[in-house]
Parts: sequence; structure tokens; C-alpha cells
Amino acid sequence: MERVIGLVNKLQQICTSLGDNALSPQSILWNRLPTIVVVGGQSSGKSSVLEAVVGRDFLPRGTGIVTRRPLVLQLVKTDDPNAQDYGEFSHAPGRKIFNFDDIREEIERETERHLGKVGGNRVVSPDPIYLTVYSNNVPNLTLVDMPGLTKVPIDGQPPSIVQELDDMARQYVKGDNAIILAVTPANADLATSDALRMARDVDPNGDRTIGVLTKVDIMDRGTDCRDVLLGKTLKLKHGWVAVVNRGQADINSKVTMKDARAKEMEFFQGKSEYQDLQNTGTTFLADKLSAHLINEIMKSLPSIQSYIEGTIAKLQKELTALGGDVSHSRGAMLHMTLQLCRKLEEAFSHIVDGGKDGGEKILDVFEIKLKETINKLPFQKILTLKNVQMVVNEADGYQPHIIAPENGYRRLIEDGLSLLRDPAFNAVELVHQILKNIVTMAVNTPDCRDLNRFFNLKSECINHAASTLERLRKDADAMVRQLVDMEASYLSASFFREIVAAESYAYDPSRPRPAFYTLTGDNLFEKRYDNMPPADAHLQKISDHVSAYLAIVKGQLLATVPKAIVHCMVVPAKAGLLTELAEEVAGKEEPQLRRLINESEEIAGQRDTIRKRLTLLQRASKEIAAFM
Ligand SMILES: Nc1nc2c(ncn2[C@@H]2O[C@H](COP(=O)(O)OP(=O)(O)OP(=O)(O)O)[C@@H](O)[C@H]2O)c(=O)[nH]1
Repeated sequence: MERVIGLVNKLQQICTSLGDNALSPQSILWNRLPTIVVVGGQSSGKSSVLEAVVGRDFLPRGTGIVTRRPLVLQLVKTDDPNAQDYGEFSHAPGRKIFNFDDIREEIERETERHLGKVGGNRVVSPDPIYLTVYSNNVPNLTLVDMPGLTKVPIDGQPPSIVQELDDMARQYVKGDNAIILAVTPANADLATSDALRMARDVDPNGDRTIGVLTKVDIMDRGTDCRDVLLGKTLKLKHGWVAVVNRGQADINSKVTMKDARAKEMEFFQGKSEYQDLQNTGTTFLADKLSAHLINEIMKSLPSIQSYIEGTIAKLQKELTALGGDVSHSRGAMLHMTLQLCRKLEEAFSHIVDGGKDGGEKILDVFEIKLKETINKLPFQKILTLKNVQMVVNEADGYQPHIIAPENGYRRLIEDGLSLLRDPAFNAVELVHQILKNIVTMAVNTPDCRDLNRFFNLKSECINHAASTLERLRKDADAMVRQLVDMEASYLSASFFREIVAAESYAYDPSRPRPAFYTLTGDNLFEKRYDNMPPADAHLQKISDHVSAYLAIVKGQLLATVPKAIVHCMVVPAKAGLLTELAEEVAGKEEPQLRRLINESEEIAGQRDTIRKRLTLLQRASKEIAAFM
């Protein structure tokens, strides 16, 4: 029994440390721990019962609605019998109040303050006050004192009060963890008991209801509650307890709690109708509550334990997601920064190499987009007989040419090559964009999760990656330009020799087959020119030669542009996306590094909160494990 009390005590203290309470939306433990909720009609004696259990006067008293906010009262049994009892409110943590009259005043003040704040002439509020009482003379219990229920508004209260009070109490007793202490004055008809009505509503089987009869001392002459206590009038699974608290006159004349207890004992022992009954008196009630609470705890421990374990796992996951602590020594910060840069580089390379977001997209540019745009180029406009004639005439004059109109050829080919430049540059740009997108993707990979904690470093990384990619794009542009220009330069005497050789071969296949002929195909030198007027045949041949040449260049560029792009952009980007940043960082001093990896306070705070919760829950879990 003592062990269970100790365990409950510890679990409840852990709840308090967790800031976990009856109404907290993310209650971890509290809503799993059994709680005793005192309900009953107005002035039925709820607060008096509660005080009697605690053994101290500390609750506001009077007529009308005195309790106007729920009071969550946690009783913590201390080990030292000589230590002074004290109370502590959760709205003023750390302030130990040793004088219980001060506690009463604080409850009144806090009630007023809150009701004033919520405004609207509110008479009651469901928002609880939390009070923990530390004493060597209390059982480990958590009790909630509710404002009294009523059927009709009294004292000029608004009509809505009836429903409001009902809703409020219901909120506290509906949970399965609530043990309902249904306080009913013995001097009134049980059938009209507000407490029993509420208890029956939420706990029809009476599994968690304990009946308390108050004011047994002022029952009508000649009547008693023996039958109720024996369960003959109305049977409750957990039975009834009768108590005698101080009446208003006793309170006014400051009868002490001790004297009141003595008087209560005297009362029950002096009456033949109660003498033989066990279930009378406040001491019996307190013991019964402790035992009941222990019983409930024992029943729910396994589910509490598995719930705690689940929460621990969830919190651990959250903690991992937030990343580790940040050290502030220069060496550690430098190491961490470089490591984060390296992780981003690795993630970048990984995406470039792997699959559909990286390598495949780049391949698409080369194999589909580049091919398509090049094949769609309007070479035919250059190659019309009209254009050929115009260009040749402009370039070479109207004299007949011995071999070929060399300048005309050059001009026509150059016109074709200039069309080829755009798709090549376009491919560079497309790959550049893909690489930029990959940087964004890399930043968001799980491996780079830590980087997202450090806003400054993250933006430095992104900026440096962008400038590296921009530099590489320029390199690739220059390389591609050179490639195209090279093709124009290739147009040398050998090209014209090739044309002659190819022509000769077409007419006399016994000659050696020239390379140009093979490249351009058989149809070039067929006798189709024979049926044309000589001037047209001449121009058509020039057009066909240029077309063949451009076809060769096209094929060559389709092979070399991708190589140039990979060589100038993709490979160096993979090899050193953040090399410059890493060099820069290595030269930074401690304050600059700190600025670079200054984690937002919010994240650091979140991590601290989760850690604290984890430690507490792990402690709770250990306590329970050791117990079971
Ligand atoms: N004679 C006698 N008077 C009692 C007993 N219990 C309570 N009273 C008196 O009944 C009045 C109301 O008691 P409280 O304990 O304030 O009742 P409550 O249910 O907490 O009241 P509200 O919070 O206002 O609903 C006080 O004047 C008490 O002194 C009892 O057993 N005998």
C-alpha cells in the first residue's frame, strides 16, 4: 500500500512538472491517472468534505455560490513529519504559502481576477485553479472541487447558470479516470440530489461513484440515514460514507479542524443508529478514497505504462527531427559547418546521378529536346535555289567558278551554323536549370535536415551553389560556342576536294570511295541533276552539298554538345559545388561562424521542452516498470 501511494505520489509530481493537468489539451499523463471529483448541489458541503480530508481550513466559505471555479487540489504527502505544511498555486509557481488563510484569500483573489478578465459578468468559469498542498498528514490524492450544481438560479444568478454549472461538472466527471464523490446533504431528499443525478448520467453502472452524506447532524429530528448507509435506500457499488462537518456557526466561532473531528467521532459513536457502522466519519472517507485510488491505479498501470512508452517514442522521434545541440567552440562549429556543406554536396551528387529527378532529366535534354530543336531548324530556307543563288552571287559574283563558289559555300554554311547555336545554348540553359532545381531538392532531403535549422548557413549554401552553377554555365556556354565555331573553321580546302572526289566517285564507282560520299549518302550525286536546266542543277548541287555538310555538323554537335555540357557543368558541379564556401568558412573566426549557424531560439526551445518531457516520462516509466 505504501509503495502504491509512493508511486501515485511520484506520478502526480511528474504530472505537475510536465505542466500536465485536468484540462490541458495535450495531457500526457494526467488524464490517465484517476482523479477524484467532488460534485454536488450548491451548499451541499463539498468544500467542507474536501477540507476535512485535507485536515486544514483553506477554502472560501459563505452562502450562495462560493466555489466559482473548479479547484484542482493535489495532496502530496511529505516524508518529514516535522516539516511545515504549505500550499503552492500553479499560477504562482515557487511561492510556498504556509499560512492557510492566505491560501483561502489567494483562491478568492485568483477567482475574482480570472472572472474579471473573462468579463461579461460571469458568475462562474470552468477554468480551474491548481493548488498543491504538501503535508505529512495528507493522503496522496488529487481532488477536484466543483462549483455546486443547482436546479434553479438563486441569489440573482442568470438563468443560464443552471446549464453552465451542469456542463462544467460534466466536463470533469465524464472521463473514465474520474472517481465521482457525489456529495448529498442527508437533511434533504435523496431523490432530489443533484450529485446523484449527475453521477447516474455519466456513470450509470455506478462503477466510479462514491456517495457522501453530509449534514447528518442536522437531519430532522427523528430521522437518520442508517438505511442509506446500509445501501437499503439506494445501492451504490462503492457504497456510502456519512460525515459531519462544521456548521456555519462552528466556522464563525473558529472551531478547529481537530475539534471538529473529535466532535464528529463523538457524534457517530454516541448515536445508536450509527455506532455499529464502519462507513462513518471523515477519517474513514479519507482512507476509503486512498484505497479506492490505489485500486484504480493498479488497474490502469499497464495501460498507463504503454501510453507513456508510446509518448516517449513519439517525443524521441520529434527530438531527432529537431537535430542535435550546437556547440559553440570554433573547432566544433567549423567541423559542423563543413560537414553540413559536405552533406549537401553529397545529396546533390546523389540526385544528379540517380534516376528521374537528376540524370534522366539531363539525358532528356540531350536525347529529346536538343535533337528535336535541332531537327526543327529551318535549314530549308537557306537551301532554296533562290537563296542559294542570291548568296552565291553576292559572295562570289557572277563569274563562272572553276570548282565551286567557295565564298558562297562558306556563307551558306555559316548561316546554317548560326541556326545551330541557339539549340546548343538552350541545352546549356536547360541543364543549368535542372542543376539549380537539384540544389533545392538536395536541401530538402532528410540527410540535409540539419541544414534547415540554420537559416544563415542554408542561404549561404544556396547562394554559393547558385554562383558555382552560374560560373559553370558560362564555361559551358563558351565551350559550346567554340564547338560550333570549330565546325565553321573546318570548312577548308579539304571540303571542296571531298566534293569533287565524291562527285567523281558517283560517276565512276571504281574509284576509291571518299569519306564525304559515305557521309552524305548515295542520292547526292545521282544523275538527277541531268534533267535540270544547267543553272538550276548547279545551284541544286550547291544546296545539296551545304545540306549534307550541315547534316554532318548536326550529327557532330548532337554528340559533342552533351559531352561539353557534362564536362564543363555536371562533372565540376558534382566535384565541388561548395568548394568556395568551404574555403571561406575555414577562414572564419568564432563569431562569424556562430552567426552562420545560429539556430532559431524557437527550435532550441522546442528541443529543451521535449527533452524535459522525455526525462520526466522516462522517469515515470522506470517507476512503473520497477513497480510492476
Ligand atoms: N451542520 C453542518 N453544516 C455543514 C456540514 N457540511 C457543510 N455545512 C455547512 O454548509 C454550508 C455550505 O458548505 P460548503 O462546504 O461551503 O458547501 P459547498 O457545497 O462547497 O458550497 P458551494 O461551493 O457554494 O456550492 C457551510 O455553512 C457549512 O458550514 C455538516 O456536515 N454539518
